[in-house]
Amino acid sequence: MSNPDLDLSAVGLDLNVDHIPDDIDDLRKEIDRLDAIILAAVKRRTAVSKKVGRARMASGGPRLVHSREVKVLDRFAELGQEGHTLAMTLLRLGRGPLGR
Ligand SMILES: O=C(O)C(=O)C[C@]1(C(=O)O)C=C[C@@H](O)C=C1
Repeated sequence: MSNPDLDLSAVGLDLNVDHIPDDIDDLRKEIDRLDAIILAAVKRRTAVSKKVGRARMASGGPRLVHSREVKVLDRFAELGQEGHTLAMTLLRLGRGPLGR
């Protein structure tokens, strides 16, 4: 399920790719563009997640919050087992070295 409050129309993430020509170079260019967006988003998510963790621990809270992690896993559930693996990877990146 996607987030209805999030307007991604300017970013070009339409699921319909019919308008992209069946040209391998064009298609690979779009993959390269998407990978750059995904990498930037993952890096920013990691930075924010680490910051939340630091703020929570500084106020005496736990290092991990199970209920929040379940929400993240649920968000990616539509992608099946690979979605679970992806969500776990995101959570691990946010936990940093202490979580390994
Ligand atoms: O939401 C939080 O409280 C976070 O610390 C962020 C986050 C996450 O990366 O989504 C990271 C660790 C917690 O166990 C739960 C979730």
